[in-house]
Amino acid sequence: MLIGLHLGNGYGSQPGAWRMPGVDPKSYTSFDARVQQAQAAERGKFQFIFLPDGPGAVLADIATEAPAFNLDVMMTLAAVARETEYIGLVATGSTTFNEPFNLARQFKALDVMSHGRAGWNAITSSGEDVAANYGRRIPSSEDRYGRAHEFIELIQSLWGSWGKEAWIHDQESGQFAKRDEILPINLQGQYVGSRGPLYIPPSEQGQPIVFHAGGSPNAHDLAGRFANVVIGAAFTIEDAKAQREAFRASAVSHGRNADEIKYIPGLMTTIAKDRRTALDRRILLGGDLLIQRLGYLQQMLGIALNPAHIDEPLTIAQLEAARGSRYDPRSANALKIAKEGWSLRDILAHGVIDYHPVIVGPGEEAADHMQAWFEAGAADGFWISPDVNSDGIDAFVNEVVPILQQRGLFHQDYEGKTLRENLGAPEQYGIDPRI
Ligand SMILES: Cc1cc2nc3c(=O)[nH]c(=O)nc-3n(C[C@H](O)[C@H](O)[C@H](O)COP(=O)(O)O)c2cc1C
Repeated sequence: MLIGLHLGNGYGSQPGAWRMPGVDPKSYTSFDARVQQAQAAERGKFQFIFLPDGPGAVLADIATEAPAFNLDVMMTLAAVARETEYIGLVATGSTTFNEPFNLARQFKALDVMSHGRAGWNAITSSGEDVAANYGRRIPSSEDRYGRAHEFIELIQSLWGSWGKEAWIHDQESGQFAKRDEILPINLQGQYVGSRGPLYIPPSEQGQPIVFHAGGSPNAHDLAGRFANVVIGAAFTIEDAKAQREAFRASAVSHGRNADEIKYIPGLMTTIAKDRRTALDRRILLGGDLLIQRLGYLQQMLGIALNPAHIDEPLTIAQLEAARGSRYDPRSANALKIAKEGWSLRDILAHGVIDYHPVIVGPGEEAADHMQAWFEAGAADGFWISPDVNSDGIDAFVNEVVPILQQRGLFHQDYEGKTLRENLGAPEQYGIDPRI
């Protein structure tokens, strides 16, 4: 089983994380804090840390909320690379709002700096608020994905433009490199082009690993062609299974082995000694925001909910009338929790309106969830979003990882020092020869 850590803005996945007691409210700008968080994940043998990006932060209610993303993903990973030894370093880089030569250079430099631990999450960007940072609009899906295909092909060509054995650096003979093994690529497509070469020798893993995040048919096709890992989002085993199968089938249609692509859905965690303690932590974290979500819970359950009864369970009549919304895949879980007799506040504190499945309870519950999905063929691993990073990463490492290890589901130690070794990804240098 593969495990990644989501390092967004650094505070944690919950909007209230920056205000939690014990959290340094200024740690948004602290590279030391990011390093410590990555080191905590490395102690737990996580295969990688994952940094989403817009690029740049999308608009948040800055009066009360921290921006969702990191100051700068590449700078952060450079800092982390110097203070860690094994953990993979994966950053999101947009194929729409970058030039391939710039990204090729940055990611390969990171790969060399980290001795073969870099991964590039190649996404096309989809928000108009991101496009506005570049004075542009989001292009059509056809143009975004057309450019993405050319972009990745070109980046991999640049990565391979410095031949594997080209660097001689022989002081005696005075030969620095083999000129005929470091060649321009001279690629010009409809969207992007580059002469090259890129003057960076291979890292210990050759070149960075391509990740992708998304779930549309275009995403299946792009990832099936290029990616070794897909960062996904699914609320049910059935959905995750279907997603995983779609990516595997796409890989096969591109002449690859299905096992070369790993599907990794998200999991959010609030780990505590028991459910009540975990719920109380979520209530403290949620603050007023929790109650504001009552309106949304009404829609999910199809019944009226009265804020005056926030600390009472649903009545029998309400439960009989409740119907999970067909339009929200989270509704069935919300209804199940309501039927267990929790108060409205507690139902919300279970994270029933969050972006991924949420574990609010002891480590064993997280391990059970991960085991069930993994054994059902719904996931090759998970990317974990702790509620609050400052103690939530340690809670996962101390309370969940040992259970997974005891059950033989998660490795006891790193297989090697490169991301490729730790993901079990095949050797690759330059563009995939099967393309
Ligand atoms: C789990 C997950 C993570 C994602 N992370 C990012 C991200 O970091 N940055 C980004 O711009 N888009 C991200 N996306 C959005 C996708 O790249 C994609 O643009 C979106 O799903 C819309 O699909 P489409 O582009 O095929 O229309 C993510 C999507 C998913 C499902």
